[in-house]
Amino acid sequence: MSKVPALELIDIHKTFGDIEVLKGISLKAYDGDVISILGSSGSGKSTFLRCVNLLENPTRGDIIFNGNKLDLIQGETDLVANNMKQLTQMRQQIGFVFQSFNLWPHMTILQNVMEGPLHVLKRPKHEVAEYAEHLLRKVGIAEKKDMYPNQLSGGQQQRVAIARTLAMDPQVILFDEPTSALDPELVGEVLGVMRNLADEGRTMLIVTHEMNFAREVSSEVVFLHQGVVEEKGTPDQVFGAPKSDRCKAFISSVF
Ligand SMILES: Nc1ncnc2c1ncn2[C@@H]1O[C@H](COP(=O)(O)OP(=O)(O)OP(=O)(O)O)[C@@H](O)[C@H]1O
Repeated sequence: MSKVPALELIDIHKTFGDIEVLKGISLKAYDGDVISILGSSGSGKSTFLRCVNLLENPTRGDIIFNGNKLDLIQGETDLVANNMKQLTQMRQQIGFVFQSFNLWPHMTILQNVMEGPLHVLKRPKHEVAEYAEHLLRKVGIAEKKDMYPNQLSGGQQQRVAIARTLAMDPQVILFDEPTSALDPELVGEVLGVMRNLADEGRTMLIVTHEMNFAREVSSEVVFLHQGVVEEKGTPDQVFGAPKSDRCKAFISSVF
């Protein structure tokens, strides 16, 4: 029996006004895959990632989660969810880590991590608190649990955001340039946490400009150029012997 991908995107297109930003991108992620999405600024990486769980509505294409096709219908300009229950369930199982952390400023670190499992999953408070503390230890930030986000550095806030995502026990985690908003000295601590998640066998799609990290951690690397997949393969193939000249030029410009 063939294995069903955890996530499959088929021929995703996205148009903003007159501009076609995604021109038919397909991708399959199996459980345990770590897929890095690379490309120069404006190539459509973030837009593609945001289409996965309909933070952006694709103009065309299919999204299949664990073999179940997301029910999409034609809206005014783009496809929209036809079944909010199905979309909500999918979003609960696909975590999203944003570049800008998006923590609740009026909640403590612990409350931020507890919010989803407590109010969305309706799990018992004592269980949720215990698990949240465990996750904060895991990302190395347990001692800050009673502080508020603005009392933490960017790197610490991003680690909290990762713990908050893990608290929902997602099957897949999407990372949209998780270190791009950080001062250079804080990037390593966040990449360290992500590296541990990859080592644990988490399924991750990562939009990143951190080339060394992508090379070391990914099972597959996808290089986008102007809304199409220009090159994809193992890190050794894409970084070591890219077939496309554009990918070659990109790689040599960043190393
Ligand atoms: N909401 C929007 N409305 C109009 N155009 C948009 C919108 N979001 C993105 N775009 C355009 O789509 C293109 C792709 O943007 P996207 O953010 O996906 O690129 P990216 O590869 O992630 O770039 P970067 O590495 O700079 O973040 C850009 O030209 C951008 O200006």
